[in-house]
Amino acid sequence: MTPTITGAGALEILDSRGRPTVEAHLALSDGTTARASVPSGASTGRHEAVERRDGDPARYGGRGVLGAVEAVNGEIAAALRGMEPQQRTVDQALLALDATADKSRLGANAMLAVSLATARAAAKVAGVPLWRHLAGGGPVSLPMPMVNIVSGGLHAGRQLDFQDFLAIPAGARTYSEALEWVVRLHGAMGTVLAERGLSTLKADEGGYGPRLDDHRAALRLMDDAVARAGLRPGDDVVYALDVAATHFFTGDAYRLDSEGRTLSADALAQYIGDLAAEHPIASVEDPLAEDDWPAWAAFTQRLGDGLQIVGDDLFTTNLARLDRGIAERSANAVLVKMNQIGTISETLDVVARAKEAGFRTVISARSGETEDPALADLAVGTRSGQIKVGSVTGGERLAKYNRLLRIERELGDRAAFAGWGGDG
Ligand SMILES: C=C(OP(=O)(O)O)C(=O)O
Ligand SMILES: [Mg+2]
Repeated sequence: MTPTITGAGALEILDSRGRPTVEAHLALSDGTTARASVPSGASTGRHEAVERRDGDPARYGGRGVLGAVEAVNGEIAAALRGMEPQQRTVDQALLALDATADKSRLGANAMLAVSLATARAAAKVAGVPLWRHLAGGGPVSLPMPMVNIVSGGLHAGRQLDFQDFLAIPAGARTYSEALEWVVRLHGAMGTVLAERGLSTLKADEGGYGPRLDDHRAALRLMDDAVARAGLRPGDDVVYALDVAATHFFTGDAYRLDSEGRTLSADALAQYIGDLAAEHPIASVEDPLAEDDWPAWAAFTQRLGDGLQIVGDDLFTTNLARLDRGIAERSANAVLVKMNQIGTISETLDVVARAKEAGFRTVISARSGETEDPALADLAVGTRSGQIKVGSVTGGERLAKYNRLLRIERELGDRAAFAGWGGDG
C-alpha cells in the first residue's frame, strides 16, 4: 500500500546571503520523512512566481518568510494530509489551494519547498535516489557545468553591467574532469588578478568581482586565466555570458554605466556579436530585456546559428512564455530555475517542452542558495545537458557539484556525460 502524507511543516532557515528562506518537511504514514529548501534570486525577472516575504522591517530587514512558513504549517499541511506523495496530484493541490496566477497567496517559496519535499519523499518510498525518481524510468546523464568566473551586475555591486562571465569546459570528457578544469581556471583567475593588483574579493556566487574598465577587460582576463591554467581557449574551454540585460534596460535603451554609454537593442546585439567574434563565447544568456520580444527574435536570427542563446528573465521557467519564445524563435535555449515557477511538475513540463522544440536546457541555481543539492538531481534526471551553479566556492554551490561527483561514482561505467551541446 502506498503511504500517505501525515504531516507537513516548515521553518525559516538562512540562504547563502544570510537571508531567510523556507525549508519544508514532510512525514508519511510509513515513517518516511523528507525535507527540502528553496533558493532566492537577486536579479529576478518580472514574470517569476512570487516569493512570499513578510515585510516586517524589525525582522531581517523585512525579508522574513514566517508567512510562507505558516502557510505550510497550516493550510498546506491540512490540504495534503491523507494524500499520496504523487507529484502531479500534490502540485495540483498546491495550485488549487493558492489559486493565484503568480503564486503570491501561499508564496512560491512555500509551494516549491513542499513540492520538492514531495519528490524526495516519493523517491525514498520507491527506494531510489532523487535523480532516478525524476528520470521516471528514462535515461540519465551528467550535465556540463557552466561556471561563473567573473561577476558583475547585481551580484557584484554593478562593477560591470554584464552579470556573469562563465567558463564551459567544453573539451572535458567526463564531469569530474570538467569540474577539475574549472576549479583550476578559477584559481588561475585569482592569481592573475592578484598579480595585476586587482581585487580578488568574491561576489554573491563566488565569482571574482574586480573593478574593470569595460567588458572587454573581463574577457581578456578570461583568456589570460585560461592560459595560466594550462588550458586552451576555444578548445578546452569556451565562454558564456549572462548579460542580464533586463537590469540595465531603461525602458527604451540599454545603459552600460561601466562603459559610460547607452545602446539601442540593435547596438547592444552588435556589441555582443563583436565580443563573440573576438573571444570563444559559445553561449549568451539574457542579451536583451525580459519583454523586448522583437529584439530577441532579431538577435537569434542574427547570431543563433553559432551561439547558444538562453532565456532566463525572458522565460522565467514559465511554459506560456517558453511557448511564445519557441513560436517566435526568440532564443534556442532556456534557463530552468525551479523557484521561478514554484512546482516540480511545472518545471519538468518546461524541460520537456524545450526538448521537444529542440531548445537546449540549462538547470540553474539562484544567487541565494541553500545546501539543498536538488538541482543536481534535476539536471541528471532530466538529462538537461547543462547546469549553472555559480562558482566553485561556498558550501551552497559545492553541495551541487559534490552531489554530481557522487552520482558520477554511483553510475560508474554507465555515467554518460553530456559534453558540450549534447545531453548524454
Ligand atoms: C542566477 C541568476 O541570478 P539570480 O538568482 O540573482 O536571479 C541569473 O540571473 O542567472
Ligand atoms: Mg540569468
